[in-house]
Amino acid sequence: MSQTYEAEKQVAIAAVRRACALTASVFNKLAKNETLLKEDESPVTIGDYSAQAVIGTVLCRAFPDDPIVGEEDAAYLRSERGVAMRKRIVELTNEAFTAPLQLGEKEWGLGPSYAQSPEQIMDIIDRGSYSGGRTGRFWTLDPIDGTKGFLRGEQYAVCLALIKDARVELGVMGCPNLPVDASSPDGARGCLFVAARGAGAWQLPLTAGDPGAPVRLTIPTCAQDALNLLEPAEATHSRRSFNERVAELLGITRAPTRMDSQAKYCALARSDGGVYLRIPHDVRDRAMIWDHAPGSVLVEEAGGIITDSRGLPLYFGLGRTLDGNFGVIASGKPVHAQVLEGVKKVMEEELT
Ligand SMILES: Nc1ncnc2c1ncn2[C@@H]1O[C@H](COP(=O)(O)O)[C@@H](OP(=O)(O)O)[C@H]1O
Ligand SMILES: [Mg+2]
Ligand SMILES: [Mg+2]
Ligand SMILES: [Mg+2]
Repeated sequence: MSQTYEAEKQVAIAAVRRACALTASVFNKLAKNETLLKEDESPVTIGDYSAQAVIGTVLCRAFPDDPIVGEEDAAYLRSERGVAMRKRIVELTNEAFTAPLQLGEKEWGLGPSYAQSPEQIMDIIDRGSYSGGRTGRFWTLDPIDGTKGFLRGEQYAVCLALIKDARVELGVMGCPNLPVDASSPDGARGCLFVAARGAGAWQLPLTAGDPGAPVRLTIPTCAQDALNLLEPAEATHSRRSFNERVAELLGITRAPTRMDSQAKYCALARSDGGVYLRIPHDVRDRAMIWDHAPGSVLVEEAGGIITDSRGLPLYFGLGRTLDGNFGVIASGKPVHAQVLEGVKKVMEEELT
């Protein structure tokens, strides 16, 4: 019998919910000097660092032996220039544990009186430095996926996944700015998505205790009409002209939905869009495991298929990157073969 990972699921949900409360409140008071550009010119904020510390703390208490492949590291914060940001991150991380305890947290010794020193918090952030690999069990964490969307007040996702022997077993994503119901875009916002291998894909309220029963998500297995493409909000993150040509070949007339982060996988799982198609600009644009691990299990558990642009399954056992893959095609089953064919055709056209 396959393992159900029930304890891991509850811990991951509690950790992601707590980190989402933090990022949502940080957004309203974020100062200019609380964001910096990393070496690759991508932004990182006190929200990213604090969310990594909060989730790292919860995981470390509940599963002390589990390594973490996390996006952020504390090198800048440990430097002289990072002093002000470090101070703020320490405050935010410790404050995050003054909120009422969630399921199971008391047993792990977390609570209002729980506070860590700056050094402990830097060490927790750096627990994310694990190299990953083909065997064993580890978590992968993207504390804010879609930092650019977060900074614009648009979509972002707090993303956590459990990987065992290169297979994603569990994925939890919190999307504080995502409408609960896509047909009411101005209605309530904030959703949690949870998928455990063999146990389905689910949407839950983002805040524990909020009304609303879990909803099971399934991508229709019949051919869907009026499909549209989901693609990154940032033009530099994928090739829009490539997507346009694929849409043309498939007869897709609806405009694409552009959205930051793995919220695209969540939208696909609940059929807010038909196909997530991501073709990088360059083979050197590396995809990281934390950018796709929880989204991939969510799509598969909702009955969809996810491959790269050549039709290969995403392989999470090569370390921190998805270097064995190029791009992403995720959709419902009947559509996937058509999209893959379209993608191959456009690639051939580009060579001639
Ligand atoms: N110039 C670039 N080209 C391609 N991907 C990029 C990029 N800059 C950042 N990314 C990746 O795209 C992710 C956001 O996903 P999306 O493009 O679907 O919104 C980023 O995650 P972070 O925001 O966690 O850094 C980052 O890993
Ligand atoms: Mg980033
Ligand atoms: Mg990311
Ligand atoms: Mg990130």
